[in-house]
Amino acid sequence: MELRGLWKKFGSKIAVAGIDLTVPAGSFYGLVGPNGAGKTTSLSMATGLLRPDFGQVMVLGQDLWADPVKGKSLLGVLPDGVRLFDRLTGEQLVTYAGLLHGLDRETVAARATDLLAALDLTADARTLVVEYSAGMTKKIALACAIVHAPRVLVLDEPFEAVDPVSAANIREILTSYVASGGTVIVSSHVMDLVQRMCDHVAVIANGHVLAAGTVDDVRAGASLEDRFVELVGGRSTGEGLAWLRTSSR
Ligand SMILES: Nc1ncnc2c1ncn2[C@@H]1O[C@H](COP(=O)(O)OP(=O)(O)OP(=O)(O)O)[C@@H](O)[C@H]1O
Repeated sequence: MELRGLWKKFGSKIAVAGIDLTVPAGSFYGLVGPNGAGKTTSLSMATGLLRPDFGQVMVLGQDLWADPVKGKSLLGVLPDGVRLFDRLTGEQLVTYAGLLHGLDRETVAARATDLLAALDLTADARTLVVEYSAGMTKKIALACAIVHAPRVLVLDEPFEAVDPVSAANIREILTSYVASGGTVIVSSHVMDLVQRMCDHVAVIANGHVLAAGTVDDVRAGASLEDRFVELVGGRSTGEGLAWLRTSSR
């Protein structure tokens, strides 16, 4: 996937200021940046959910915005702040996503069973999604994103609210997907996870790419977390919050 000169303005706020990124096929690509950096806006433009003001998105050689239906068929997307048809059960929702992508009923049923088991949701397969916890909702949305076995997966904070065992299962699913030739782009705030899981990373802040490349090149001998803080800055000591210190009462 290639993002070329992507721009997005909301009113007078420039959310994404000309981002260029090349995500090699078969890579596990992490996108990191402080709150408000422009990660979700960039990923929304990269997946056909938000039209860029300027710029181009190429998915496996296809211009996504020139032919969104074709481009989107190559993608699996876990958007931020997922809005789901939550009056369906988990099983129905995954089935619906699979049918929408043109899979036949038999294939969808088999894959839904596999996904629910892999994500530890079998016991809640017949529970309405509206009754799911935040982590369960994240997992069922992930199942919907991968049920059609897309060539490229774009996941906005897939580990947020997910318990450690499920997170390890998801990591394993994604790692073997990449090993079999799939491409994953994932945004996360957990530097340690990105360092261990991804082979490439881009650090973005204020709508700009500050550094991008292989994880080893970007972290340059330091931990990704230290490198992130060095690139992005903004550490505060909390010294200003004198009123919060109980000892000063
Ligand atoms: N719909 C919108 N209307 C107005 N401003 C927006 C909108 N969406 C995003 N922004 C602004 O664009 C900037 C980038 O937001 P974005 O959600 O892309 O950041 P992010 O890197 O995903 O942040 P976080 O890590 O907190 O999820 C922020 O300043 C945000 O306030």
